[in-house]
Amino acid sequence: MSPTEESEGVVLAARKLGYHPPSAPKPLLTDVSIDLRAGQCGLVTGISGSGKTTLLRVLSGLAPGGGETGQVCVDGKMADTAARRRAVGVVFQQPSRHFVADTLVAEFTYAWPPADKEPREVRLRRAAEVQGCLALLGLASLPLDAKLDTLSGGQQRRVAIAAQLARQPHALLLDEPFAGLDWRSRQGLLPLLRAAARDTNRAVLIVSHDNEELRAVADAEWRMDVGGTCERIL
Ligand SMILES: Nc1ncnc2c1ncn2[C@@H]1O[C@H](COP(=O)(O)OP(=O)(O)OP(=O)(O)O)[C@@H](O)[C@H]1O
Repeated sequence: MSPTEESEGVVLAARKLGYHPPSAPKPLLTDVSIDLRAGQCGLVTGISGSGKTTLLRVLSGLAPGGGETGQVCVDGKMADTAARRRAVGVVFQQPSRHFVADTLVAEFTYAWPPADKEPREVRLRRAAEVQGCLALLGLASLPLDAKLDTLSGGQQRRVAIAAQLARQPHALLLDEPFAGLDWRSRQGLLPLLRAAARDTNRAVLIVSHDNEELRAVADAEWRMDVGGTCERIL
């Protein structure tokens, strides 16, 4: 395969990515290369402290500035931090901390323009997209005025994933999506993670210290080592 064919269809790529913020004595990432195509689900595993969350922060453009080497590409083009913030959605380990509203409907609509400031058909399309994301995550039966702090941990995580998908990112990054969930919730979430990639044709990247259950949905897997290097193992 030529380099062009190789990178065709790649939604999210890190190429020899390094990251050394001024606050750290040593680089947190030194040599990370990964790539994911549309519809693919990738898994990055590694022990605690190996730099998995840092990798998601850098890929999503949310890492404190400076100290970056290598490249991040979205849809085959080099993406600066602003482009990454637009194109990449991320759900961190404790998603409820990142909710911006108190009810389900407010969480999905807080950034919408006022109803009298956009055409009705645009608003209806927007609402249909949100319904689609809620349905994809198995949340269609939740009342729209449900208080987010009354939902279970598993429901909150699914709301956070649906809210990110509703932003229509090209890639979705998930940090320890099973954290704090019991076996039943984990088993329920697994096919939804796969659907979030395949049914929406996005690239989904999951980081976790544990690959046992998540490997079932992974099309590719990388292992990170302390020092921020990364090796493809699947
Ligand atoms: N801005 C920063 N400045 C200095 N050190 C940092 C910074 N961010 C993270 N670190 C350190 O970098 C290392 C990697 O952290 P990171 O959270 O990325 O690891 P992780 O693999 O996600 O760990 P865990 O599985 O426990 O969540 C840790 O030792 C952490 O303390």
